[in-house]
Amino acid sequence: MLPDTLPPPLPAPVAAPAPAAVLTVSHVEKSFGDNHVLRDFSLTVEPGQNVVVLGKSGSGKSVLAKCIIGLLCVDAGSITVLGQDVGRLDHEALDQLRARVGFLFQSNALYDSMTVRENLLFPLRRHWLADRRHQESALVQQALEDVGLAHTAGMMPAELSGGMRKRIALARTLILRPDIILYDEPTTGLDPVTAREIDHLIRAVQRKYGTSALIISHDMNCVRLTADRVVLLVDGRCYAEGTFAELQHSPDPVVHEFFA
Ligand SMILES: Nc1ncnc2c1ncn2[C@@H]1O[C@H](COP(=O)(O)OP(=O)(O)OP(=O)(O)O)[C@@H](O)[C@H]1O
Repeated sequence: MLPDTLPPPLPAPVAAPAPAAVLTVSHVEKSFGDNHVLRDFSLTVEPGQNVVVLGKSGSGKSVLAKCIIGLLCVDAGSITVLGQDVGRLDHEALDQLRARVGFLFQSNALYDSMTVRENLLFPLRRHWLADRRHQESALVQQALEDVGLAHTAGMMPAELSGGMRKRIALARTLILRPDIILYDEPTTGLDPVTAREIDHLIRAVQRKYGTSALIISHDMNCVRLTADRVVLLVDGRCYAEGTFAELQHSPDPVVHEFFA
């Protein structure tokens, strides 16, 4: 028999809050005179996700990357990195934020007069991670092992191949344990075999550290191998987005042109 008074209903299950996006680009505009490079451009990178921005030469990919790290100011819209509005940060706050954002330049930007070890120590010392100073050697070794070049600590950049330099540049980025990495054309200038090695390394870093990434590329193999999501930058806008497979099979001729 049912009791006269029913027990109070159970509270509705509380949905876990969605993890905050690591990077949000929201309705960004950026022009140089009459050259409207970014027009109402938006994208989001979720935690642990690799997003590739695919666009033709001159479409504004590098301008976007520079806006994200605060090297260029947007004309309108906003960019939030790790919860902070880049446009509102003073110089010091921006510097602190950049320590959490790895940036892999196309040029690798290694210091030719320093050994590999010194190159890797440079960002650690620059950002004064005092609590990590006693771990310096271990951190250098770990970063080099992560990129498969444990034996190169004492070498000079001039002694390294293009692919090795790219790996060392990535190791130098990893040593600060960034929450997000921006890769600017990570495979440009590399032979196909080395380029694929770098693609696999990008995935390995994502798996090992759960790092998010924004990858700028027009190397379709790189896009296919590294992207969880692809954003197509056309005429300054996010023209289309989806997985590689979704965009590859898109009937839209503008999208199709990239995959032909
Ligand atoms: N500092 C600047 N001053 C003026 N114009 C600029 C500046 N930086 C970029 N531009 C212009 O912005 C546009 C986009 O350049 P951007 O370098 O972002 O292209 P991209 O997509 O990265 O090209 P690529 O794939 O060839 O590297 C170009 O027309 C470029 O001339």
